[in-house]
Amino acid sequence: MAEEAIKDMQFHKMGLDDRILKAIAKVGWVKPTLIQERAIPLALEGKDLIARGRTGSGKTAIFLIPAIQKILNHKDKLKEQSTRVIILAPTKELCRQIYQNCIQLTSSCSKDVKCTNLSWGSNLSVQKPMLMAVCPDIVISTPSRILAHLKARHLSLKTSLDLLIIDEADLVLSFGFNKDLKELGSYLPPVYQSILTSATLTADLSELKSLVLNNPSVLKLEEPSLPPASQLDQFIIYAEEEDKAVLIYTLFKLNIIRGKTLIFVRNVDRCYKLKIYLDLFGIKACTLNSELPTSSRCHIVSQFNEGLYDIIIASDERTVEDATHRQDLKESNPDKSKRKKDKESGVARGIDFQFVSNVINFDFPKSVDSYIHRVGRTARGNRKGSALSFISVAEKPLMEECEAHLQQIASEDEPSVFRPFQFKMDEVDAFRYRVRDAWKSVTSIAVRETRLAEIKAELLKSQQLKVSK
Ligand SMILES: Nc1ncnc2c1ncn2[C@@H]1O[C@H](COP(=O)(O)OP(=O)(O)OP(=O)(O)O)[C@@H](O)[C@H]1O
Repeated sequence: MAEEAIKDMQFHKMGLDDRILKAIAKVGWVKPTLIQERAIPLALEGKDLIARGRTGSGKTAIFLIPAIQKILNHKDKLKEQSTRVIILAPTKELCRQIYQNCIQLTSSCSKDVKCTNLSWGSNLSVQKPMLMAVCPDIVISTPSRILAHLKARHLSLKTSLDLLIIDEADLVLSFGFNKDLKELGSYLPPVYQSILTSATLTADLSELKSLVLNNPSVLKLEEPSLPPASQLDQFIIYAEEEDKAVLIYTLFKLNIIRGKTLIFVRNVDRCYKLKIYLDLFGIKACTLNSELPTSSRCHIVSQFNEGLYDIIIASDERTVEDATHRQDLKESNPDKSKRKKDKESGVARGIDFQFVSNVINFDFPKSVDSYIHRVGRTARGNRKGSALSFISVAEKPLMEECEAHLQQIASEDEPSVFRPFQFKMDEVDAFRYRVRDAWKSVTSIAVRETRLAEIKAELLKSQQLKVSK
């Protein structure tokens, strides 16, 4: 297709079913994003696709719209109801979000396109009757969950599968899901279309290709992984542990940080330490981490999106680099490795936290990809946002590595990626003595107690929810 024709590609020129166009209008999308312009026509042609586009650029629609169109195309011709599309995602939160998007985009054809999310709930036998009786057209799941259903013969894809989609594909592989994927291969037909997406697909895609794709079109938009400086401000400020505590307090106290804010810390203990600390000053925040039950995590994201909370303190431990560091963690602190964490939880990846004005890296992430995914929670779609990273001496090399990487892929008219955060240190110093002791007063015992109490309460809530269902 000519470049010019692609540039002007509007949703209504893509040959989409009227019911899809109606749903797109209902969601309020006036025109496709760049990656949607490029990828949807290719996917509609039936091409295998590896699509990399920046965070928040609307990648979910590049597979959902073609999937729904594909089902509608064949609906009248096929006699039997069957599962034609599988969407795999690494975390339950992401599966739920994709499901919600799918429900929106099928709102005008929900009788013809049935969709289910298997990642939710723990019991296979509860989902079995639905899978066998309804045979949903689209099944969304984590790899391990769908594999369990396939093994138990609750679902058969051998003759029906048309389209396999893997969202956040690099993560799906890096988490050791690739074993599940390989096994999954034996339950799939020999030929089907596949679409893989992520904001951080690296150059080496050979493993991905060999697993699920036949000669794919690789669509890597020549745009940086994060939005441009006109949309996203990225600041850094040097701060050691105690300074970080004073800074965060000052930022909120002086209303320098306004609007919805995600604060990232490096582990679950730090989530609770910061929460208790901010609580001492009446700054209310909620925590989000892999120890909380799925229902609580999803509830927190929904409540945040509905505006009930303004601040979330999140630890995104289950990111690519942490998977490789897990062995080190085990060895350095065997006790911590025993804590029950959900291997299918995720905060920074793909979750569409709505209207986030600021991302604060209280602790700097351990990899460039992790930085991109964390910061990508703000400035989504066409909205603006800012990211502020606190950098200790120990974290400086990571920041420099990150800056060098972002610099390489930034556009030429944006020479520097990180700008120093202009802050009058005497304002901070005025607070220093007031809050320094507060940070120290949050002992590890207090952190552990709060952590246990909160997790216990959330588990109880989720069990009561199950019983009342
Ligand atoms: N064409 C469009 N016009 C306006 N907004 C859109 C459009 N397409 C998607 N969006 C909105 O942009 C936001 C981000 O979309 P989405 O979650 O699909 O991004 P993503 O590229 O998958 O992000 P990530 O890389 O973080 O997973 C969502 O709120 C979505 O509703």
